[in-house]
Amino acid sequence: MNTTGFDHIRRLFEGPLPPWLTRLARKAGRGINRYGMLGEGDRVLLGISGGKDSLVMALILSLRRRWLPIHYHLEAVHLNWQEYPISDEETDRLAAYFDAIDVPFTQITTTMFPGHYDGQFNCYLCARNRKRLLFTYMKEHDIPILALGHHLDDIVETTLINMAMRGRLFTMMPVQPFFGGLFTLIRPLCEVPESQVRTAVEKLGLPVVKPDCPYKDTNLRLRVKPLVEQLATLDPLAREKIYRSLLNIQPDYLPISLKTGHEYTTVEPEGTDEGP
Ligand SMILES: Nc1ncnc2c1ncn2[C@@H]1O[C@H](COP(=O)(O)OP(=O)(O)OP(=O)(O)O)[C@@H](O)[C@H]1O
Repeated sequence: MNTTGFDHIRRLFEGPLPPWLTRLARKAGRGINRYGMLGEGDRVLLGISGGKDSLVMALILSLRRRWLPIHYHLEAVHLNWQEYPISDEETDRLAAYFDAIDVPFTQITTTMFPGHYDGQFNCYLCARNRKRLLFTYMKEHDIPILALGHHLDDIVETTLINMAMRGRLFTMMPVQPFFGGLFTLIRPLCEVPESQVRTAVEKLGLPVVKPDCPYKDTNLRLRVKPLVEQLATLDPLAREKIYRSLLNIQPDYLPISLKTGHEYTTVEPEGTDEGP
């Protein structure tokens, strides 16, 4: 493994943090604490795509162990899709990065399009397949918590898609139990705006190696992104406010919605992003 190139990352674990990174870590910490994501002795699997979000999530979760009074175990898994594999050099760089942030790293080469999907494929099925593979690893390694790199912008975009295209006030949850609580999915960057994630990647030169997704042009989240940017020109806190609106539901609506149980659509339209 080539262990050179990430000494500047290693040093983050010793000396003082630059102020922009402290701000990012604080924002992540606010979300982590608000939803009680992590506690003493927790064992957490980090889902690593090689993209910017999961690399930054891994850095922040590992860095926070420097000052938190609790201990938790982190390990990372990268599903390397046979159909769009990353190169050996890219794998080496990822492994070197994880070595620098002191998180064990495993790469699993596997298929993105399982045979039982019968040629059918979209973003929703991809996310489901990915979770199935990660849950299998977690079961084998006795790890109950899965951390994914979704950030504030992802949650806001998903909220708007579900409102505008499915008629549902519904989004990705910061903490989401699966199989009656056997596994818990957490999104530690749920309060971190994408702009801060980008800053971290650029300033630290993180080894982003995400293969080109064949569905990226049909990805609804990408198409909603400019709308969110436009809203942010009207109010710079638009993202935070859309996110907060989910915690601030008009109480009069709740009994009505519970009584009617009304839904406009119940099926996942083609190419939707993953639900909550
Ligand atoms: N190949 C993979 N192996 C393991 N985990 C993955 C993989 N692809 C995605 N994930 C996890 O699912 C999250 C959401 O994936 P998505 O494809 O929507 O990427 P994203 O939101 O652009 O994030 P990133 O920048 O980390 O790729 C990622 O942040 C990561 O935690």
